[in-house]
Amino acid sequence: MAEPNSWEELLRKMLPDGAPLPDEDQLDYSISIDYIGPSPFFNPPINPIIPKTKFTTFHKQPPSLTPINPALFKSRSNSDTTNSDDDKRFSASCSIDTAHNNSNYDRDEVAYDRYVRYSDEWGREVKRGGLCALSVGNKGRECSRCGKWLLIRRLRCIVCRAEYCKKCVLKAMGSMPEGRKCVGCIGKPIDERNRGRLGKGSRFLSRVCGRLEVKRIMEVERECKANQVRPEQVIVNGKELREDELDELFASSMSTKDLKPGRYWYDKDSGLCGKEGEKPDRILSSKLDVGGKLQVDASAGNTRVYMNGREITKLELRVLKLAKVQCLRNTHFWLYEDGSYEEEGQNNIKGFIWEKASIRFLCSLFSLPVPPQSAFCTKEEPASLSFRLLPECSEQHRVQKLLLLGLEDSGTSTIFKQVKFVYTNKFTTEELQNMKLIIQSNVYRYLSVLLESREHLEEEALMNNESPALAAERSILGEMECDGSRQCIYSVNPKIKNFSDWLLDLVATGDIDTYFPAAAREYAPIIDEIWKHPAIQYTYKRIVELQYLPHVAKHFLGRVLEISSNEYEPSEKDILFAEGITHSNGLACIEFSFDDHSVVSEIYNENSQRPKPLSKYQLIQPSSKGLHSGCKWLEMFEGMRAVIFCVSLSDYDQLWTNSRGLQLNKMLASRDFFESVARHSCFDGKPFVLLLNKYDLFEDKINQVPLTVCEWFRDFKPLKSHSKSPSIAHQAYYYIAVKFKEMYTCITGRKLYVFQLQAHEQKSVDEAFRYVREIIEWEDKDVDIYAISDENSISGTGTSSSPCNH
Ligand SMILES: Nc1nc2c(ncn2[C@@H]2O[C@H](COP(=O)(O)OP(=O)(O)OP(=O)(O)O)[C@@H](O)[C@H]2O)c(=O)[nH]1
Ligand SMILES: [Mg+2]
Repeated sequence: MAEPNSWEELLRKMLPDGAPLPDEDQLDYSISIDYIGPSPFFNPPINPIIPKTKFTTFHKQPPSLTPINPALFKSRSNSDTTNSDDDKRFSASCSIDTAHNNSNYDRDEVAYDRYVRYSDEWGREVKRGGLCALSVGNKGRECSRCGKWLLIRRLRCIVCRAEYCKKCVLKAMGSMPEGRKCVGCIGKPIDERNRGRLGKGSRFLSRVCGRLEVKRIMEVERECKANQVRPEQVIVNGKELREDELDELFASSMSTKDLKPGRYWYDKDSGLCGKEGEKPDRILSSKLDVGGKLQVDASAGNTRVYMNGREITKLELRVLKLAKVQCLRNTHFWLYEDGSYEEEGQNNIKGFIWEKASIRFLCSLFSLPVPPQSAFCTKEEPASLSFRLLPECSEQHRVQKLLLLGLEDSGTSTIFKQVKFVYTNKFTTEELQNMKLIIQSNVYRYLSVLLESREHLEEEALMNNESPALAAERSILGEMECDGSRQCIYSVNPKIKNFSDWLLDLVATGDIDTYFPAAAREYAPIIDEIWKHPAIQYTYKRIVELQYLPHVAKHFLGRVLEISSNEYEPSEKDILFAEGITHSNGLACIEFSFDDHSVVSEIYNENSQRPKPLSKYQLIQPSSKGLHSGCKWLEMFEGMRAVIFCVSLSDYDQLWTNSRGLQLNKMLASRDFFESVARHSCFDGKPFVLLLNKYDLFEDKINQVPLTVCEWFRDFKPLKSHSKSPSIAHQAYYYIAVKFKEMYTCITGRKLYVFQLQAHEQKSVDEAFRYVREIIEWEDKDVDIYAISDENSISGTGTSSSPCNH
């Protein structure tokens, strides 16, 4: 329990000496405003460079409990378009600098990412509400009734947006028979910006009324007629609905909550429905007598394939093709509500579109609606069907699709497997058996890379004449040949040489699969001997130069006897490290949910009586192999809720060969791939989360290979290292994060979320996905919160200052 006066002490510490504390009345809600500080799970870094004088005008600008780095604001401020490059660098290095002057920081990198993000949220809030250094003036901060200066949240009328303080709210709003409306606004339609927030709890209200009263107010706010969508706000097939049409829509299949004002198309024959100019996003009952006639361009398709008179979208065409439905140009189909289809004028049902599980899966993957299985397995009367369609369809809508992308070896498979470990059931016996075989084969693949590299290194060393020191070392090891043939540290005995030749031949002819893993046990002893041989160990030491050898090779090669035995069962770590086990057909997909509610959502739903159902997430990971060859395939992933892009930090000095055989720096290749994804229209407005992976390797490497070897990072100038300054790795990490952030903002005008990851650590992956969840939740309620809390906020991005403007 907090001390009764602990808030005073806390504030006093933040104020300059002698500054007066504001009176308690003004402070009522300053600490419990909607959640905008860092997660309580993490200790936010204190920002020591914020001058205390920032808070001297406390009565007008209360202290922020989460100190803000002014540099971060500066770089995001709309008005600040004159920043020079130097300023940008300053803002980047400032965020590094200040974050690291806090000892908590080292313990918890994640905190800083959260900190930056929440600072953003706070910054935006501050900017909108005028709560801090970025005051936007006094407007909108007075109680509409008593004129009293309001420090923080007020309760806003959902119609006219007048704001009231705690003392006036009940006088101004009375018993709230239609929810949060001033008495004069009762009976009037709500301001549409508040629709998403209707009936959702408010912390402010719970301080003014009792729990039951809040519940009643929320119920009437949600259900009362005056707050519902009005018929003229819904346009179906180009025609405004009438009252009876809207009623029919509600009665047949839609819940009132589901329907938002807007323009829609509706196909009466199939029941497919979508927003005007977009693909179908739900299936309603067919034959509803609502709206006008379906137009050919209703969904803005450009495929020259028509379904019930509507030109379908590319995505629909793609799914039809995958379903092996013949779709030549200018084909006209009729699709009926049970999924049966025929070509126009042929009177011959050709099949049932949703019959196959694979099609249902593809539809769900590409966010196209499908009816529930029962709808076409048992032929029921349409009336009873329509009631059953919706719950399942809306269920499907609750699945949040997350697309996980990254260049080869960035770690996407590892992340995917971790998600499986952390959030779902473990692997089946059959899966484990397959993994065992893959792991056994991989060992031979790793060894062949080592043996081939050894040959090159031997050749090279002999040509360059081995140094006397190495030769001496070798003779101590007793490896110098007696026959006087030239040797070097990379030389092996004839037995190993013979095996090596045989294995490398198998690899070259592509016959390795015919031997391994079948013969794994038989050859295990010689593999073990080869792995332990000094020549191979010397070769392995040069792993940084061996392009095709992953670091995990050591984990398996060192245990080849164990791995090759019949009794071997892959451990969790083995599965995690094993390559090539997530994709059967180039795409891996997993559905999961978190086993708890996030702090954010709990606070947000504090007053709602029904517990919020657990959101489901679907993680979709296309194999990183071959992804980079053009990005046309990205169209398939329309409808994702968020994009998670993984970059390996340790790639900055690596070379990578693209599909045209050109070699380029791997970090640059990752950057270019990221850029193509960020620019893709499929992901417009979708949150992007950048996972900067392999921090462990990065930390090791950065002290040996300077970051500036990558041309994109040429201007990296780390602070001189002294005991209190952040490590080079930390500085470099933030530098890279800022580089990506700047690029992303430049392309999209939006904010990029960055998370530091070590995919080998389950905790790190768990935190990353909780972070993703919070971002989604924040974005979901972004509009709601700001719609309620401030006038200027709806269209603001809070990140609108693009580095391009500077
Ligand atoms: N040291 C270290 N290695 C990692 C980390 N994350 C992944 N790896 C390794 O990096 C290599 C590539 O990771 P994968 O999971 O195969 O990533 P990917 O190549 O993007 O995914 P695929 O396309 O399915 O192969 C593997 O050897 C992983 O074990 C990490 O945080 N630290
Ligand atoms: Mg891989």
